[in-house]
Amino acid sequence: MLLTVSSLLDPAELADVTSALDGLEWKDGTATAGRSARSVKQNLQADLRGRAGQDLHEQILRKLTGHPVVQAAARPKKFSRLVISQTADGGHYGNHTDNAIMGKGTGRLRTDISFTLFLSPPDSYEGGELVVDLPGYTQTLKPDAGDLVLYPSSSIHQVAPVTSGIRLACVGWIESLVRDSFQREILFDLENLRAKMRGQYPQGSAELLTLDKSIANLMRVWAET
Ligand SMILES: O=C(O)CCC(=O)C(=O)O
Ligand SMILES: [Fe+2]
Repeated sequence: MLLTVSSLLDPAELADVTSALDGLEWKDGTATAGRSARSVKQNLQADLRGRAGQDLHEQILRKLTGHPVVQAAARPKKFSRLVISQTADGGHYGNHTDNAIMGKGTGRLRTDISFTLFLSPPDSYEGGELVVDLPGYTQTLKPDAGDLVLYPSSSIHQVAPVTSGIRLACVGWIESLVRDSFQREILFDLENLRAKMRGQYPQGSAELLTLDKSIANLMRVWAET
């Protein structure tokens, strides 16, 4: 499933994040690429190890984990460390696949869902589209600043060359409680149905209770905790 979550960050939060980025150091992005991705990756990444970087990391992660659509669509079990990238001057990230396993120790995770939080207004840079190959079609994405795109980590994808301006983005990966994307989609549909029904049926109605029961029981069958 490919999904855009509009305005994960509102304009004030976005301004906060971009001004925090001004104070950080940037390093060559090839250091964090897997073996085959290294030859096609050309960007800079913010060093998030200092106090300000850690605070920023925490702030964005809180927005991600607290968002009901992210929860319903991804059913996250673990989030990777976030990466904040800056791409300019023809920089790009050519076609690649993300590593299946990332992180170390308790931070180790299987990548089921990849995400990009776009931090630059789309008219402030040329190129820089996220291009995702999905079975049977290719999706090209360049949403508003503050929007989040979730897409399958199993896909081949790329960031097109940025031919003018600067593209800032925050990217990361999710291990889902529900490994199978088809099962996740069923749960997402039911969750959306539940949200709609809450507006139409009284709390405690047999209809809502049955749906609650079905969602909970599907999680019991499908979730790996
Ligand atoms: O910047 C993006 O939109 C995606 C970056 C990417 O594919 C990656 O870091 O693996
Ligand atoms: Fe990637």
